[in-house]
Amino acid sequence: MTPRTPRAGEDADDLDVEEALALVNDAARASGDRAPGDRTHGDRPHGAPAHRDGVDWAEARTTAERAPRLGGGHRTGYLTPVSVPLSSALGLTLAAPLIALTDLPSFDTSAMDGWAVSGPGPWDVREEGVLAGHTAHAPLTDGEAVRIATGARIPPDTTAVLRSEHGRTDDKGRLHATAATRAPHTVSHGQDIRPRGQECRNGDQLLPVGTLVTPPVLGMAAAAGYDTLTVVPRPRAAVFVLGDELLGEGLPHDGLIRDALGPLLPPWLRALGADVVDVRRVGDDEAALQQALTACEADVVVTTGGTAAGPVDHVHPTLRRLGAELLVDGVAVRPGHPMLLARISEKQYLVGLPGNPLAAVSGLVTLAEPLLRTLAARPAPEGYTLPLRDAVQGHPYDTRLVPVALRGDRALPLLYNGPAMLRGIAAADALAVVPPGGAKPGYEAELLDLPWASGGIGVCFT
Ligand SMILES: Nc1nc2c(c(=O)[nH]1)N[C@H]1C(S)=C(S)[C@@H](COP(=O)(O)OP(=O)(O)OC[C@H]3O[C@@H](n4cnc5c(N)ncnc54)[C@H](O)[C@@H]3O)O[C@H]1N2
Ligand code: MOO
Repeated sequence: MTPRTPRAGEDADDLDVEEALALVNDAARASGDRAPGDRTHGDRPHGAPAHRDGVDWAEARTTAERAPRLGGGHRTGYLTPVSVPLSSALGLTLAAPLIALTDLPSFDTSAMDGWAVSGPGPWDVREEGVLAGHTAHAPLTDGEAVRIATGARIPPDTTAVLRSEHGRTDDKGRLHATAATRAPHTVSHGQDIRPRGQECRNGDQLLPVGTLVTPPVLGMAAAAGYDTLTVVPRPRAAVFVLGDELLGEGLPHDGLIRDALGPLLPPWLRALGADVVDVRRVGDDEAALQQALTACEADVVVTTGGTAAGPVDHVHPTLRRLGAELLVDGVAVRPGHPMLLARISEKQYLVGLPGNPLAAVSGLVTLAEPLLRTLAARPAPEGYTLPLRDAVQGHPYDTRLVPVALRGDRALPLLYNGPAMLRGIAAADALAVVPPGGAKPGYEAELLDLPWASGGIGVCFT
């Protein structure tokens, strides 16, 4: 494709993104948000009832968020805290407050390279200087100075630090305080000394329980004397991809199609804070599913497919056989309405995602995200809204989740948003929550950010 010339205000670097967007946002704009081959939104799918089926979308999210607190094995809702080395704590949540194990700084320290001086100048300069990391030096006597480095321990009886650019030694080796203009420079008492305990005292609370461990938190913890941190561990997740029609590689053939969810779900779950411990294909075989579930030790099992009422839809009967408690069984959201959430045991949940790929994404953000957030004691993302650039057709009774690209202060609904399609979401920054009945241009839609949209998978801290 020939790159087009950037428009005013458009960065040439943005071109690839803009072209990717054009691919999912071009034709038929005038005819609404229907993409070629997509079902008309608002039309009833075959067999779907003419009323809302399933709980309200917001209520389903709340149920998933609260499930571990109400009736799970964890009174707090989150998993049992563990102690991990600092190098393993990034992205986890503090389960104990960070209490300073030392004063910071832990000794009086020089804030600048220069001289530690005692009393008014000029000063006699000691031969041997003081570097950071060295042990205690002999006290200074009045009228004495010693070369000192930033971060070095201040010798006793130092009254100030004179910066190197503010001092000059004469031909007799005596140190004078002078400004850049060579005019005398005043040295005030305590200048450029960081006194012990300036930032905190041993025992001060530095950060509360519930703080997300970010890179600066790791640095703070190390500075304050920690080698390990008490954190809520990542929930362990297993992914069971159901369906005999799925291929792991190559081109679709003979009615078989590529498994899109095996590659999509594990990194997305990791971005949501899970530790993905198992990803496996389980055929359309009820006994195999039951066996896999019984043997699984993950905190959350995510299944794909088999949620509807087809001849090989095994998730419901298997859950019944296991005596699981269905917490959410169908949600009034499109796509993805057959999604479900079950408690298999006190400490194990199952999120049943529909097999249609965008419907599975819908189940992931509706049920898996809030459940994992509570288990990991992660803070809820700040909600926000943006006006939609274009109208979006609504479902008569259900909420719709529609992939959008964020452009300036508006959200641009993307085409190819049918339940079986990934083309729209693959170019999206967020999902817009469209209420039953649809939305007009300018409607302030609630947006669910995709976990990597703010800076890339690698910076999701997970
Ligand atoms: N009689 C009804 N039929 C259906 C209803 C309904 O209400 N009544 N709902 C439809 C909706 S909506 C959805 S969504 C699907 C959900 O079906 P299942 O969760 O049972 O999923 P499957 O039947 O196994 O698969 C549906 C579809 O998705 C494809 N698929 C499955 N897994 C994958 C994968 N890993 N990668 C790519 N594609 C996958 C599968 O081949 C099917 O085409 O039910 C509707 N039916
Ligand atoms: O529309 Mo279904 O809800 O394809 O997921």
